[in-house]
Amino acid sequence: MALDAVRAAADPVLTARGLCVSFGAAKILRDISLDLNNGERVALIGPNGAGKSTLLRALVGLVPSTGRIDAFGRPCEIRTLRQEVGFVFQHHALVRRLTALSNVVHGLMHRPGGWRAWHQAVAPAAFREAAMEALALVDLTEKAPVRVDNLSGGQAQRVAIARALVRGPRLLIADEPAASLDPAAGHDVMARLADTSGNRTLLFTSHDLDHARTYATRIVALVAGRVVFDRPASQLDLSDLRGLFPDRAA
Ligand SMILES: Nc1ncnc2c1ncn2[C@@H]1O[C@H](COP(=O)(O)OP(=O)(O)OP(=O)(O)O)[C@@H](O)[C@H]1O
Repeated sequence: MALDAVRAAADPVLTARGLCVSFGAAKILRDISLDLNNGERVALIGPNGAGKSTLLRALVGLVPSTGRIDAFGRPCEIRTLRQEVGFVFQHHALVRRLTALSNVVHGLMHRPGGWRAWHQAVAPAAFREAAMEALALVDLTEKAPVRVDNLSGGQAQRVAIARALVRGPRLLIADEPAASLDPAAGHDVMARLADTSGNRTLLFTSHDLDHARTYATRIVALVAGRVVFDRPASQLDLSDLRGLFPDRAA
């Protein structure tokens, strides 16, 4: 079956059409069309400044855009996104002086009673249980009572993944989740993201083509704010990468 037919038959999670973003006079994203389908793991690659982070943020309404975005088959609403999307940043954005458990509990602030999610000690028991389950998914149960500033970079990033997972998101978005980690920790974090994404959808940016090929089922490349290719990871070849990363594809 042709790729377009496969996608048409798929269950849409996020659909962008004609998406444009400008900062002042600078056009950053130009007429982006992108479909994310249920269960896909999509790597967004491209050179520095191509607009990858801006695209992730635009897709979840963190930067203003024009064009159309549908989430889960309906016009995008911020409330839906808050409930259904988990976001992992390059620098984990955790509260370093609080424990791993408190940080994961923070992921439930959008829930009813979420004002009590600021600290594990005052959070409802159900929040703490959900946070422990999320920590177990990234194999960090024993680090629950440890302050984030006493964890390694890789462990902290796994806590950030748990904080995103505790929301039970249908879509997990990660912006260079392994960029600040050494190669072994980077592979560990990527493998856990790919594993924990299960049948949810994963969209991540990366400068590491090995990560993109290993952990994504599909690769989308951006150059100067435009999609220049979008194909299954298994079909990526060196000719795709020439021009995109000339120094690496030689
Ligand atoms: N808030 C902002 N205000 C103005 N310009 C911005 C803003 N955010 C990003 N930009 C600009 O948009 C362009 C794309 O940035 P973006 O961070 O999306 O690229 P990227 O592909 O993720 O790059 P990198 O791989 O280096 O992280 C850059 O030129 C950047 O300077």
